[in-house]
Amino acid sequence: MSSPIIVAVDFADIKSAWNFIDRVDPADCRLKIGKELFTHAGPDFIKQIHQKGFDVFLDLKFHDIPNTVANAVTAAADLGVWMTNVHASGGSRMMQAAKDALYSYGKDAPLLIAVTVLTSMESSDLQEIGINASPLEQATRLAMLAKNCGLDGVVCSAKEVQSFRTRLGSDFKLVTPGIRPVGTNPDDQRRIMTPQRALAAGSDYLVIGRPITQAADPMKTLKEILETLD
Ligand SMILES: O=c1ccn([C@@H]2O[C@H](COP(=O)(O)O)[C@@H](O)[C@H]2O)c(=O)[nH]1
Repeated sequence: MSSPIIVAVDFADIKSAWNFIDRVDPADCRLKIGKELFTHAGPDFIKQIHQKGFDVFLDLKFHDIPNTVANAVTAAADLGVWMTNVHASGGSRMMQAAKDALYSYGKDAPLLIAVTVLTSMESSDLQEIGINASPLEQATRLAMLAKNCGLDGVVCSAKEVQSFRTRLGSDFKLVTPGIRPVGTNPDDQRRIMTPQRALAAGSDYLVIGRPITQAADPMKTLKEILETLD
């Protein structure tokens, strides 16, 4: 079985990122490159990570008009990334445009997934922006929209996974950040779950950042989490 862990490589500089990446084995995890590191390091950095044998999830969460998002996911596909994403709250015309843009890549297209409700948000955060639904209700609405647009899956909280698995089927990828091993700091995350419970609930991929990258011994922590998932 390939590893379900995607490490969020969120570092403030390229040297620290390489210090981490150079010590990880591609058999143990995939790597997620987000806004912080991509803005520092750019597309060449992604190419260098590919050369080391890693699958890359380019987590730029595109959220713009359909034409712009379609062109952005095309650029991601040209980089050869394994997975990329958009915000489902950009709506179905935007998601459909992104999906259509990848058609010509055939089996080489990256997996295209949509962010539902950020795992840092709880009900009060949704109310503040005019959404009176609970995180589960709002995430369900957006996940169904993403599925109807032909996307490959969604980013959601592991708390939503059991319900989504039943509604959205076994092939729809459920990618869950907000993963916190027992006793670790939740930081800014609000809808969290342990790695073991998230996997048991039906998550396909567990996105884990600070609990690994900021640990005293990141490699040991990664291995320990993997052992608990066996
Ligand atoms: O809903 C979301 C979507 C994306 N993320 C990203 O995942 C990682 C989580 O990092 P931690 O350090 O484990 O909290 C981070 O890169 C976020 O941008 C998310 O947390 N929630």
